[in-house]
Amino acid sequence: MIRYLLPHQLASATANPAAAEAAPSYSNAIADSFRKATLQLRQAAWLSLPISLLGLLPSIFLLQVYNRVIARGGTATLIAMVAGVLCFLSLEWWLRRKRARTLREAGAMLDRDVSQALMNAMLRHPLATLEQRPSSQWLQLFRDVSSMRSGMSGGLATSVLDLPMALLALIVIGIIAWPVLPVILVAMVVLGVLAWWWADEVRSGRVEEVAQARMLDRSTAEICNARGTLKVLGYDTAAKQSWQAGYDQWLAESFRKNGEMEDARETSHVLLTLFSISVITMGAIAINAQWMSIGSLMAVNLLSSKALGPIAQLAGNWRSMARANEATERLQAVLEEPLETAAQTVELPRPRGLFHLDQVSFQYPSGHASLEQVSLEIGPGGLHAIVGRNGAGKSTLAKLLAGLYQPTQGRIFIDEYDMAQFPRSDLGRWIGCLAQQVYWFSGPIVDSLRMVNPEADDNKIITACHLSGAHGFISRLPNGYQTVLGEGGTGLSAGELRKLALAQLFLRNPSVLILDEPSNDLDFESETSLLQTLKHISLKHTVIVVTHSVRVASLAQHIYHVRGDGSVEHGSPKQLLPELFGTPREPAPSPAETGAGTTEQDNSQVQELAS
Ligand SMILES: Nc1ncnc2c1ncn2[C@@H]1O[C@H](COP(=O)(O)OP(=O)(O)OP(=O)(O)O)[C@@H](O)[C@H]1O
Repeated sequence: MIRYLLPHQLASATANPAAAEAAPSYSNAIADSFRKATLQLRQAAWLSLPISLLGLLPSIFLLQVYNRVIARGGTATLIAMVAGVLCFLSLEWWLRRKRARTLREAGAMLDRDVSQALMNAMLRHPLATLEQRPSSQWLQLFRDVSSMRSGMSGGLATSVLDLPMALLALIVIGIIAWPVLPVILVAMVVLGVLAWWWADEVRSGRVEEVAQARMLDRSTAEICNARGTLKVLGYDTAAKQSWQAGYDQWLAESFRKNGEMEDARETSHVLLTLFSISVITMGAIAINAQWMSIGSLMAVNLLSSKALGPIAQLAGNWRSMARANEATERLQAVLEEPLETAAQTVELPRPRGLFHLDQVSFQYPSGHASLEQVSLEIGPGGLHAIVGRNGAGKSTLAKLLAGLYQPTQGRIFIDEYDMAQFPRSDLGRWIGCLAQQVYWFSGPIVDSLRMVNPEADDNKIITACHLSGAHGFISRLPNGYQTVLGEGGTGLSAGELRKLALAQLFLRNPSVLILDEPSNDLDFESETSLLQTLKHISLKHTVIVVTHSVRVASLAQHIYHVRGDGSVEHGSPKQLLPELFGTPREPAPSPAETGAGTTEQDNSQVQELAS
């Protein structure tokens, strides 16, 4: 964080030149935000000057009370001085509030800009890298923004801005009580050296307690996510033990660090008293030698706290500086990570749905190679099934076709366009996906459905739900489409959630539908109905289904067998199904399954949705 507070020339000299060269769009977000906040920071610094001057007032008042009021019995002077001091105190109060508000504004601006950049960057990260970082880590990054903000607008900023007051107090001490100046200077050096010695976290660039807390957060989040599973398994000992070990480590570190901080605080407290006694002792000697007055000694006592206070406070605020600094570095590193392709000025027009894979290889960031040199054509139109054993790479292929993963080698075309040139948000308008795991946002059902197509009227929503088979159970709910679901769709069964997710997919009316095991969790009747719908949709759209079901696969016109050795075998169901499923080909599907028996109503619903 410190480098962003330096003057621009210095800051740009210390910035990472390699990162600046790569310059993805959010990598400058923090620097830009600090630049925007410079105006407020400058204003706060300017306000600190009169505040520092006014801070000297009580000691000057004390000096005058001793020299003019007590010595000469001037009551009228006292009244005038009290009135004057009250006026200046009101002014100081106003200035302090204004400075605090200015710092708060700077902090809020920084928070808003960096949080927005982080959210945008997260949503623009490629899926493959998103999958590497669990949600608890993203949550911690959003918390880092708050640490950065409090470093900018909290006690740390105020104690830095109060440093000029220490200088002014020194000057005044030099004028009114020079014999005690060496004592104050020694005190400042001692406190400064101790403060730096205690600032080990700033020097090492790592707050160990924060690092432990982050690990603990991660394991707590994982156990919270798996709470249902742990209950089902009835075996939570291992999870509890690993959490307890992390917790103990964090507690030990926190206990140690808090002990160090308490030592620092208590030592500072005792040292301040010791310096005060030294000032009085030195002052008494100077008064006896008639080098200064009693009034000067009283005033210097107050002034010494103004001179030493900001340095002592700075020592207490090292941690928040170290935290803010570390948080900023972490955020900067994430904001510099490569993002998916930026939106094009020319959008992808509605494709016919012809995929062409040219020598495509894909390797996960972990190094696992899933596909190697695969060349294929899929579509346009028709029902296509991707089959293969567990872990063979079916979902990986589906994600590549959806533009969710980028090939590590080779190219994928949709119609004549290389998909690499379009961001997922652009591809997503035409390539709809149903993931293996369905996540449903909390809130009324109808709102979540409309989220994917804000223009969809009630009629379209109901039609999509009819097609997915969701309309039946939604209309039986007491609040129908207005039923409020909990986080992740709590309140509905897995099959019902899948039907809702299918309705969302149909609502977008994409030209390509990629469904990863769509019939999972569906009963026989619902599966039959879904197959009819898909078969019908595939007359005009490209429908690609990842499946383990021989029933689904036997309906497809093309089978793509992901072998698990990096290759993909293409053939008709007649050629591949007996070999793959170890059975003679299923009897010819019933008219209902082929869609030949699709009712007029179903046909018109598909047409209606497409219109
Ligand atoms: N995010 C990831 N990082 C690293 N490896 C991964 C990741 N996701 C999947 N894999 C690995 O890639 C391989 C293919 O995974 P994929 O999900 O495509 O399999 P699948 O054929 O769909 O399996 P299933 O039938 O069990 O769903 C697996 O060996 C898996 O371990």
